[in-house]
Amino acid sequence: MALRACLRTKPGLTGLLSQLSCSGHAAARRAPALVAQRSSSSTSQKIKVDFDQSSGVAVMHMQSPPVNSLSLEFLTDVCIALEKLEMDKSCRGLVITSSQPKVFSAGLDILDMYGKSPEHCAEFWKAVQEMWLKFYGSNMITIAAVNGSSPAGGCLLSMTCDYRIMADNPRYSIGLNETKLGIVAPFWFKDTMVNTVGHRTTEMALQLGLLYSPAEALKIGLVDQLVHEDQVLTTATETMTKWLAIPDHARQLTKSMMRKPTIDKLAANREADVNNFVKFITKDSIQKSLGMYLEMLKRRKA
Ligand SMILES: CCC/C=C/C(=O)SCCNC(=O)CCNC(=O)[C@H](O)C(C)(C)COP(=O)([O-])OP(=O)([O-])OC[C@H]1O[C@@H](n2cnc3c(N)ncnc32)[C@H](O)[C@@H]1OP(=O)([O-])[O-]
Repeated sequence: MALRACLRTKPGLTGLLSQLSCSGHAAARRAPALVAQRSSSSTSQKIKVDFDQSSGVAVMHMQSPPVNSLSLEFLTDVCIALEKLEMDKSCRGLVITSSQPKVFSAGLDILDMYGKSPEHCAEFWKAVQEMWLKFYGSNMITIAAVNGSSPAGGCLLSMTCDYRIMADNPRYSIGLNETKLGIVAPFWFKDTMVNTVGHRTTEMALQLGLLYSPAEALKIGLVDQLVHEDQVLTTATETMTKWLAIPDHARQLTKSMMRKPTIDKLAANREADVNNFVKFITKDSIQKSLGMYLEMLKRRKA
């Protein structure tokens, strides 16, 4: 199969190593533009993408009030926006950030997992998988500009990126706190965290459902850099320049080499993972825990 055809059918890192075997050489070029992306700004209701053609860098602003919770609809928008950028060979880097004050993302939308039919839960979980596969397997340089709290799925989203810059504000927190809700982070959440901070730290963090302050997150390597709140986005853009200086093919293949085994593990088990999730999340005891957690969120607000 010609390299271009490989790229067209398999954008993202998942297909990158296999492109090598099918092309016979290491010219890992970006996918051709299937979707013309010549405008400098595009907006869905919940996502705004600013693309600077001169630098080849796009900034994706999450703007789903109040807390950028990752609902089925929002995840779909995020995936469509990412796919468009991935297909545009002139886009080499992506910064993801939040337009909501104080919050990067509150994680998966609990309302998509609470009191919903098994069919809805399955659709929702497929969208969560899709988001993770697309971000973790992106060919682009991805930087998370974490300008607020980022629990659970929000932390996962930031961990899919190549680099994380967080606002140095002790009121913010980041981590995989699923056990605190009485639920369990699936194996690919766990794998992503292990790949980021190591096995022992992940084991403790997951069991205790730890949410880290920015300073603690920096100490364990969950984020790479802390800056003043006002500097998160500009620092992300500056950092991007350093990453852009590396030849794409070498960086992409290296990223793929590091991430492919983790990606393949979910890609080969998607259906079983959906079934597991649905079976787990629809249990009475788990629904009860989620209901209590939602109540707690509301009480805390009052
Ligand atoms: C196997 C499954 C794996 C699961 C992975 C996950 O990600 S599980 C997810 C684990 N995620 C968490 O544990 C994070 C839970 N959230 C938080 O800790 C805080 O909201 C915050 C720190 C993100 C922001 O604090 P803040 O003071 O700026 O904001 P606030 O607290 O005042 O909330 C405003 C409104 O948003 C609502 N709402 C919030 N989050 C969610 C949500 N995920 N979903 C839906 N709704 C959510 C909240 O109820 C309130 O609604 P109301 O009363 O207006 O109708």
